[in-house]
Amino acid sequence: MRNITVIGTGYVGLVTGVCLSEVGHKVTCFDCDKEKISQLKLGKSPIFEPELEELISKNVKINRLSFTTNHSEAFKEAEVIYLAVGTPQKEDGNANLDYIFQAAMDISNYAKGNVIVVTKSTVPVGTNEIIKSLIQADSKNQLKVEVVSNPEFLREGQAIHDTFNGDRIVIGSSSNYAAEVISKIYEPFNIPIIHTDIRSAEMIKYASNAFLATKISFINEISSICEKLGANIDDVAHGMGMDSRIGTQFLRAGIGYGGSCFPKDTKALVQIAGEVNHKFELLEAVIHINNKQQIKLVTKAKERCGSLQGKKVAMLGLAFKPNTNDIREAASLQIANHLLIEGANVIAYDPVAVELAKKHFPQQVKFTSNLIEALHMADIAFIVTEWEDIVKLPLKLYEIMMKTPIIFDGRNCYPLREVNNYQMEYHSIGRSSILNLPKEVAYR
Ligand SMILES: NC(=O)C1=CN([C@@H]2O[C@H](COP(=O)(O)OP(=O)(O)OC[C@H]3O[C@@H](n4cnc5c(N)ncnc54)[C@H](O)[C@@H]3O)[C@@H](O)[C@H]2O)C=CC1
Ligand SMILES: O=C(O)[C@H]1O[C@H](OP(=O)(O)OP(=O)(O)OC[C@H]2O[C@@H](n3ccc(=O)[nH]c3=O)[C@H](O)[C@@H]2O)[C@H](O)[C@@H](O)[C@@H]1O
Repeated sequence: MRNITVIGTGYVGLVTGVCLSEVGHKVTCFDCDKEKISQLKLGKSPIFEPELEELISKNVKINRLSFTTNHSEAFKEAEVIYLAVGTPQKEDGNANLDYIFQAAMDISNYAKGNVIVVTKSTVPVGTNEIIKSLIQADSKNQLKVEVVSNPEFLREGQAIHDTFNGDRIVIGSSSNYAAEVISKIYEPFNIPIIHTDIRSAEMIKYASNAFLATKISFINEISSICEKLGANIDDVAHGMGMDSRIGTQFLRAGIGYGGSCFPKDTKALVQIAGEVNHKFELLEAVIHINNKQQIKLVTKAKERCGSLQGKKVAMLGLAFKPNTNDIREAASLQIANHLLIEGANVIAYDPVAVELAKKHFPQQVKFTSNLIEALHMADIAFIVTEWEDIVKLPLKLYEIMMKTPIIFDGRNCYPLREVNNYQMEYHSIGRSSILNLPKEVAYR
């Protein structure tokens, strides 16, 4: 059992802290956001994540997990300190390391004795070395510090599951002692551990996210070609994925990748490469393709309808993927902005992300947590997030509720043979359109 402090209670910090306490370590989660910490003290999670609140309550009750905004309390007994603060994108595409450096200064000022600092945040290659020298240079307490790069691979919406069932744990360190301590901490997870030098561990994270993003942009390009040639992307992806060298995952064509990581990490890797005079042309193309793909539904709707002026568009889904309320870099924001430019009236539905979205979307967008209300008398429906209630919505309801059931499905939620039984017009990604609207309701 180790005394562990986690800095940052976003997705990564909170899930890491909770899971480490669940396997028996004593964990203090520290955040400078007072509101977040007071919510957490009441057992309320600031993020929507299955199983998380139950695990928080359980481990707080047995005194293995606590939350604080107080520096002295956070660091006084820490043997191992996890850094899990945000590394958002700067305007030029580089990762913003201000939070990392602030946290390093806090460690330097408040930690005592010997500590191992484990970086979970995604940081450019070389950053852990800077963290170490920053902490040591400023320490008043003659701290002896070792650093470990331990990148995080969890997915939002299944973060607890991923933490206990990851494919690998990467431990990058130049200290055998530190690497051993951290390996021991992870022993109860029973996940394969790989040991590398620090720089390789930092690169594994960026390369993994960039590769997954590349798979998505690749399949999206194939889907555009399928549409023109009359092939079906679902069958094509299935047939490709059965080759174990290719693999079935991340071959779902759609409206591109969003979220707090792929967009920022791909741009950061282009910058990292640029700094050593390597133009990462492949990744630049991946990013460019994704930008086009995010507004693909608007492009299709304009091609189909001409003007969208004054049309009621029901946008189904705001979150960047199901099972999360995260709207960071979600395609929904791009889509809403473009629809407003075209003069459409937008009503957006999401089961959990509406409150957050209200703070970030243009004022003209109307919101509802009621799917049927969104569809009522709509001229067009856009399917943006494949939430279960959307996937399971009886297709008949589009027919009944909409003024003209014209659907642009960005997530291929419905099998074409099923859609074919209804009087609707249905355009999806990488598949033939179904044009079953009766003449009298056909959109002009
Ligand atoms: N969100 C995800 O699914 C994943 C994120 N990552 C990486 O993990 C890192 C964290 O990501 P998120 O958890 O999404 O971040 P986030 O931005 O949601 O949360 C970061 C938290 O750190 C706190 N914070 C910032 N500076 C602080 C300081 N000096 N002292 C104490 N608290 C401080 C903030 O108040 C905030 O609560 C990023 O580098 C990200 O790229 C990696 C894998 C998955
Ligand atoms: O670094 C990170 O933050 C994390 O980024 C992603 O996780 P996450 O962003 O939570 O979500 P994913 O499930 O990977 O989906 C990302 C985006 O890609 C899209 N996607 C995913 C898969 C696919 O086949 N097609 C597709 O369009 C999703 O709709 C979503 O918008 C990675 O999967 C995690 O391994 C990584 O830890």
